[in-house]
Amino acid sequence: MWGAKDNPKKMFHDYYQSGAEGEHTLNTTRDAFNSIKLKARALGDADAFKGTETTFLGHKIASPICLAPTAFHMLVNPEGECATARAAAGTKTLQCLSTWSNCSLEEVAEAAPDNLRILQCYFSRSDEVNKDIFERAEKAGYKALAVTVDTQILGNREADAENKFSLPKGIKMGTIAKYTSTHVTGVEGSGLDEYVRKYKHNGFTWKDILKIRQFTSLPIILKGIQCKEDAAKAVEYGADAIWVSNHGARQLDTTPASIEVLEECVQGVDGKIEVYFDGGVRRGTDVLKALALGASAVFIGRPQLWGLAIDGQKGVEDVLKILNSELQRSMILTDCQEVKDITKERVIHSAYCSPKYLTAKI
Ligand SMILES: Cc1cc2nc3c(=O)[nH]c(=O)nc-3n(C[C@H](O)[C@H](O)[C@H](O)COP(=O)(O)O)c2cc1C
Ligand SMILES: CCCCCCC(=O)C(=O)O
Repeated sequence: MWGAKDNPKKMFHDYYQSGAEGEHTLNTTRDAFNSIKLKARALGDADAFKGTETTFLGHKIASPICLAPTAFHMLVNPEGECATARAAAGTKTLQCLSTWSNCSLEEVAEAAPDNLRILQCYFSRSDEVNKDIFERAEKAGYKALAVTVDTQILGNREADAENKFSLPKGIKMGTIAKYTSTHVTGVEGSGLDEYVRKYKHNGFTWKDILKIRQFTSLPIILKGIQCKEDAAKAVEYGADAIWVSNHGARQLDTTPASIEVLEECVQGVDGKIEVYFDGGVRRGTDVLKALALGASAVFIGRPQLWGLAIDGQKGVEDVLKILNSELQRSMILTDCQEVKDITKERVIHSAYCSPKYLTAKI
């Protein structure tokens, strides 16, 4: 059979696209967004529209649509995460860099020195390595750490196992290259499992969040919160923000779509810290729905990778521009002149749109 071994593009595509196991969560995410309806408002003043500018932990960004951390951008573009960084700078939005990036965090900072950037963190078993990464991030101008909390162990991505995913020779893990290697010895399964075994601290738990506080003065965001209990716990453990995410449906299959748990997570933090969101955002209307349900910024994962694969920096810029122009149009048609006007009243949940409700005598 013609497989990934003979066709690296298939291996890269599958790595980017796949979800965990039966991909039930991945496949139901679009339906979850579409079941939330927007409330159109008549005769809002389109000439009075002010724009999409907003803030992220107090920093100004031109749009609430930001770039999520996605590993290994050099699989589809030789400039890797540096190209993505320039695209974020070109559209004045925020880039969250993966610790598993191919370009190092310093190279990325140099590629777009003035842009707002934060660093996603997977923890090494060595405190010395973790401290070193935090120091490097701070020195290179990263403004916060997004600690991923949904990946205690790697999700079961069957396509990667079948393809025996590994990084091609010559492509390094830029940010963590000095602490680990990308050499894969195993003949079975996905090389990602081996990268994780060599580097990642799977025993990293809530108490370690308190420990990170002692290592860095950067704000700490917990990425991968999916229920109100954990949202409340994040506040209790001193997080500066939470990021509602199911890791692009790549971890535990059959969980709800992230948009379905956003409201309960917002309730869990009780207005004490900011809430960010990702998972299946493909249209400006999705952004508007997430903001209306309580997120203050929204991140895109795969769409940036498709843009990068098609046209490098310009491709990512195009994706961001298209989404932002769709967001603007939906804001105007729901009578929102600026981001702070995007409130819960802009959406109607599907439960209220059901035929039973519509025909009920009130
Ligand atoms: C190819 C790929 C690589 C990813 N790598 C990381 C990563 O290194 N760290 C992390 O916290 N999340 C990672 N994620 C998850 C994204 O940050 C984000 O949560 C998810 O992709 C959002 O869903 P979307 O792709 O539907 O927009 C990755 C996702 C994809 C698709
Ligand atoms: C520690 C797990 C490494 C996962 C590699 C990057 C990633 O998050 C992904 O979803 O793929």
